[in-house]
Amino acid sequence: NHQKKQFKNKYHLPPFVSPLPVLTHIFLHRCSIFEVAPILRRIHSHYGVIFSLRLIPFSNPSIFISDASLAHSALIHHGVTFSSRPLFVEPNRFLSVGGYNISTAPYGSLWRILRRNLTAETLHPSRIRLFSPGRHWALRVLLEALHSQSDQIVTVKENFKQSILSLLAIMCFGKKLNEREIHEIASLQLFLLRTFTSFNVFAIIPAITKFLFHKRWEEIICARRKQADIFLPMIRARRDWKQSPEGKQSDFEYCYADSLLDIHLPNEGGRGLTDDEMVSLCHEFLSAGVDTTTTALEWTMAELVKNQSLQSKLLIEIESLTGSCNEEIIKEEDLQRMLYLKAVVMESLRRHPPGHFMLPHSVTEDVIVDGFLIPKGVQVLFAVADVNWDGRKWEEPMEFRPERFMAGGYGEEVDITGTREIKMMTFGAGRRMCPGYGLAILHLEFFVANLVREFVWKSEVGNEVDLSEKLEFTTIMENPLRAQLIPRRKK
Ligand code: HEM
Repeated sequence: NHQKKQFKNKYHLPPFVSPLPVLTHIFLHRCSIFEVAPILRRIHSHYGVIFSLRLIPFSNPSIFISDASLAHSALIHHGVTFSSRPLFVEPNRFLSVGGYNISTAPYGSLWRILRRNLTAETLHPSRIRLFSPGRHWALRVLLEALHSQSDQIVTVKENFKQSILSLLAIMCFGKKLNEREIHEIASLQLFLLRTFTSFNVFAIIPAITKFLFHKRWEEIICARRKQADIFLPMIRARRDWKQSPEGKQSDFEYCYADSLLDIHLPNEGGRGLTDDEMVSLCHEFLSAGVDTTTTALEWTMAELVKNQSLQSKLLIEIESLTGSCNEEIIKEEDLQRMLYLKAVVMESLRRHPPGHFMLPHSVTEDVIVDGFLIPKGVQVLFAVADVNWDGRKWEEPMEFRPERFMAGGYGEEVDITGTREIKMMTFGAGRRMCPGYGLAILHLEFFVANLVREFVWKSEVGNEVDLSEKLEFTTIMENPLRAQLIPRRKK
């Protein structure tokens, strides 16, 4: 105890900043702490790359870090200490497994089981390959939808979203969903994501706020019930099919739901997951992957519309590698040789990270970073965009220049996992890093290559692409991409 006291006397918390500007913004816009990035960026430029902010008097402060070396020290050198998540509050507790899912579980055995299940069973390259027919189907549906609008100016985001949701639904439930099912899932997803990221009244004395705001609470319960009504029949169909496949049809031989049916929790007497828990994990699978990938795809295509010379350079690469082949779709194997395509996708992920902050981390014991004390239990927020745009790491960081990823060949210049050095943190770094990054990059490369080979992407005459940002769940284009699509090949 004496040693602990001495330690605390010797080291201090990072400098405190006034919560007033942040609180004012949160109350005026009814938003969450994730949606105040521009204000935090201003604070950073004033107070430096690490500071503390206490939003509620006498509560634990949150600590903000916006520097690559500090993030590396925290997430890699002190990886275990920084790998937990803050305590979970309503309504998210209600919406997840025994209170948790992969992204919200504290660092420990439940998190390990759930995360390993996802990475080893569904996101393993051999499993990702199994879904190739699903990717081709989702792409064909997207191309058909875009062809049918190619005489107009197309606002492409909804088409992208529908396609990526269809694809992740295939991976989740092993089934091609129809348009109505996709729409229903998307609108419930949107509602539940909003409750997660908007100003959260239920975080404050839930027993009282659930009563005071009972209508809103009931809406959340109702949305989850509707989601269960859609997901559970598909999960049960997988259970039946696994138990007796004879004579029954299945679009895909494996899916994420199959792996959930096989999970047993050793610390809870080896029980399997309940229906609610499986619904919650399927919801997480879809919500973690859809908006992020859709946003990244829209930003990438916007940059290619804005920078026609980059689009031509990409097309030359695509044609030189697939030139003689008249196949309808560029296959996954062909993507491996497309170094410029990879550079375009990486540069887009660097310049336009879908999330400007990682999910909140929390520390499991007192730790010193950069001479400051980070006390056990505080919430730590890492500023992704500030790191990705750091002028000390990147020349002219706000320019869109895929060539910066060409030097030395793909993968040598930048270690996307940040293990050696952090230069960008779009997917986080360390133990809690996004487990879906390989899948997300594959989807982006696959869609971008095929979309560029299929159409000339041009901006609307007299309406140049506007790269202004707006914060929703991810940082989206304030003015969604509207493009003129001219088919390159006769159908
Ligand atoms: C461009 C697309 C994506 C981006 C930019 C992205 C980004 C991120 C970030 C920044 C984190 C937080 C890391 C941290 O707190 O340290 C995260 C976590 C996570 N992501 Fe992704 N992600 C993407 C796609 C996906 C996909 C496709 C999936 C799965 C299908 C996925 C599943 C998850 C999960 C389960 C977590 C929680 C990990 C944990 O807490 O252990 N993500 N992602």
